Amino acid sequence: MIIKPRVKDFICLTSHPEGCKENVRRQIEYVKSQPKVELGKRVLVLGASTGYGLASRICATYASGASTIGVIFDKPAHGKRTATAGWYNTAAFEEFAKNDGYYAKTINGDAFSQTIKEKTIELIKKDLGKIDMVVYSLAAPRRTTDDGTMYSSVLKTVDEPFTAKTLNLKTNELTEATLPPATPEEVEATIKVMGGEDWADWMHALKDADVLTENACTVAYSYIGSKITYPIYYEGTIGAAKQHLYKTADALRQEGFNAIISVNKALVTQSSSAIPIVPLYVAVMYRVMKDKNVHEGTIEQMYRLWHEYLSQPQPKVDDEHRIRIDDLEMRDDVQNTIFEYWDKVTTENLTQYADVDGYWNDFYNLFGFGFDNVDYDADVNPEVNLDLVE
Ligand SMILES: NC(=O)c1ccc[n+]([C@@H]2O[C@H](COP(=O)([O-])OP(=O)(O)OC[C@H]3O[C@@H](n4cnc5c(N)ncnc54)[C@H](O)[C@@H]3O)[C@@H](O)[C@H]2O)c1
Repeated sequence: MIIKPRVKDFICLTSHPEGCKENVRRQIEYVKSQPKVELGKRVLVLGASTGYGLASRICATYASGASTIGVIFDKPAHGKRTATAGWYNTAAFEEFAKNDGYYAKTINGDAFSQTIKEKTIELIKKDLGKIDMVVYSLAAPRRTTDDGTMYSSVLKTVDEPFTAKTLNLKTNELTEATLPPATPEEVEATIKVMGGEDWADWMHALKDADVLTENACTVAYSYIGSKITYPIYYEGTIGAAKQHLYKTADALRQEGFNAIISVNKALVTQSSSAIPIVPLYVAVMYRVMKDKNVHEGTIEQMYRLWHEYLSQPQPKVDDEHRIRIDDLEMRDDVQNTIFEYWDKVTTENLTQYADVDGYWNDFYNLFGFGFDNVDYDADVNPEVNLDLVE
């Protein structure tokens, strides 16, 4: 089958197995080229197939030589449908890791469920005994709790409607988007999905099953971002969920867990593309950070987290006990230039003030497209075997 990108709104409906493999290979090569990092040797990554979770798994394996168990929620190819990018990424990662002599096993299923928690604990007991580190990197649109209730997260403001410039991803034109405020129920549902409840459930389940080492640490990811995106992110429904995540980290620490939040930089991932206004902010931010030579991608961010923070006995944290690897994005000179460009940018001067090509390049790369050393006219088999834990 010849696989071409089929983009609909903020998602690509197809993924390319060879391109996804190339994406994973490049991330592995980057980490291999960096100094080793002394950190957890048995690592559980929840949400391990794309974005920050995939980069975390690659760092754990290739920077610290860890055995990893990944939990993902992905689909294999079916008829004319390709597999999801996360499926191909995970198959490629496992192939590289195993060829390089590392243990890597993956569970595909709903991480929010008790069944998947139990399955994971069983696998840890059987293969690794205990875990030293848990990475919580789920980004999900919905969550079904064990009593069968389904909660859907929304990307809205919490009080007033908010209007701002946005990039029409179909036409590459600037338009205005108005986001309505969420109802209290929608705020609560978003907290249920993207807040810290499930992170705490995982930590309690792992502790109760006695599969955590004494000094085990756990990290969950967050975003704060620029004043430009505050109404939709920091002060919006997703921000409310992140506040809950911070409270969860505090509560876990009070219970004796070594729990930390890392606030990461905004990047193009399948989740961030879905947030209105954010893609334009990201494109302007890419322009500014690339011009200032301080741009990083997911793998550079995660390697810095491993190398400069998590491996330190007392990692540097902010007043709210969070690691800030969004430090370069939040630098005053970077933010001030972003504000200036944000005011000036229009459809006509878009490429001057926003790195739209960089945005699209990262977007296509997420699905395995746009790599110059992959032959996209070649016939490829979309059915790629992933040796999942049953
Ligand atoms: N992308 C950004 O700009 C950005 C910036 C800072 C922080 N973050 C945070 O990083 C974390 C990860 O986000 P991302 O952007 O890497 O997302 P992503 O969409 O690339 O990855 C999400 C992962 O979660 C998995 N997943 C989703 N639902 C699942 C379920 N029910 N069960 C098991 N696995 C499931 C997916 O398979 C995937 O592996 C989130 O907490 C996000 O808020 C993202």
